[in-house]
Amino acid sequence: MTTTATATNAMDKELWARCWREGATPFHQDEVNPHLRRFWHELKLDEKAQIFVPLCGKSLDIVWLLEQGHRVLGVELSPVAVRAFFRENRIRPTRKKHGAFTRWHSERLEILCGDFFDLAQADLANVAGVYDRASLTALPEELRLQYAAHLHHLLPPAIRMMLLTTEDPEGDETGASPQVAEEVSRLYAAGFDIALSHVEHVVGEAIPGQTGTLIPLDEKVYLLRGRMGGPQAAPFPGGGPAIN
Ligand SMILES: C[S@@+](CC[C@H](N)C(=O)[O-])C[C@H]1O[C@@H](n2cnc3c(N)ncnc32)[C@H](O)[C@@H]1O
Repeated sequence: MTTTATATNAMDKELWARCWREGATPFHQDEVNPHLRRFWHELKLDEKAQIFVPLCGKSLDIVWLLEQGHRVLGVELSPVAVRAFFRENRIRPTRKKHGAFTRWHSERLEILCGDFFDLAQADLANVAGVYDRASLTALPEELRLQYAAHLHHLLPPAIRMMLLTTEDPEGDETGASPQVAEEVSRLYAAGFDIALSHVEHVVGEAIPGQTGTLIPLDEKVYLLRGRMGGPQAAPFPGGGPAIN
């Protein structure tokens, strides 16, 4: 990381730590994400596969992934979030130091509490799938490239990933099909085949948590497959994105 990116990361981490301390977490969903339920099976992952959930907060999506039979490895900066996750879901973890992280562990679940950028390849050596909701929007623009590059560096080559983003709506009055966002393509296309699986037109808060400033947004579901250096893998099923 450059010195500027390191400084940006330090400021960003302080902001997130404060959000959790002060309970300012409007991004947290009180139900399992409906796109996860609807599209996860399209990744065709083995039910015993270990799933990496970056920047996991205290997301209930972790519980749903465990219910599918998966092992789950999360990473989250805030100990307030990690503690709340285990308490609210009545799971009793053990806690141990693990390099720069505190490792919270219970049966098929482990959450590494610390900075995503401190993860090493060995930490993710057994991961077969990734579930990423809102990491890109969580990070300042200057850090997103580092985030995607580090993620790609960490993951085994044959990885499959679901990426959920919230984007400005496309001008679809022309009838043109929705596209992979330019930023998603710039960040991921070098290492992954990308399929846009679903677009949902929603009305959401311009600034999360500030009601009264509702604007149209597109929620997009991307399915990604790591390239292994050989010929491109067969595309995911379906002939293009479903649009609601
Ligand atoms: C927008 S929230 C998304 C949380 C979760 N994915 C969800 O769907 O509820 C982003 C989360 O990333 C965490 N975070 C931000 N920067 C991080 C970093 N560098 N390493 C680990 N976690 C980080 C924040 O504390 C916050 O919980």
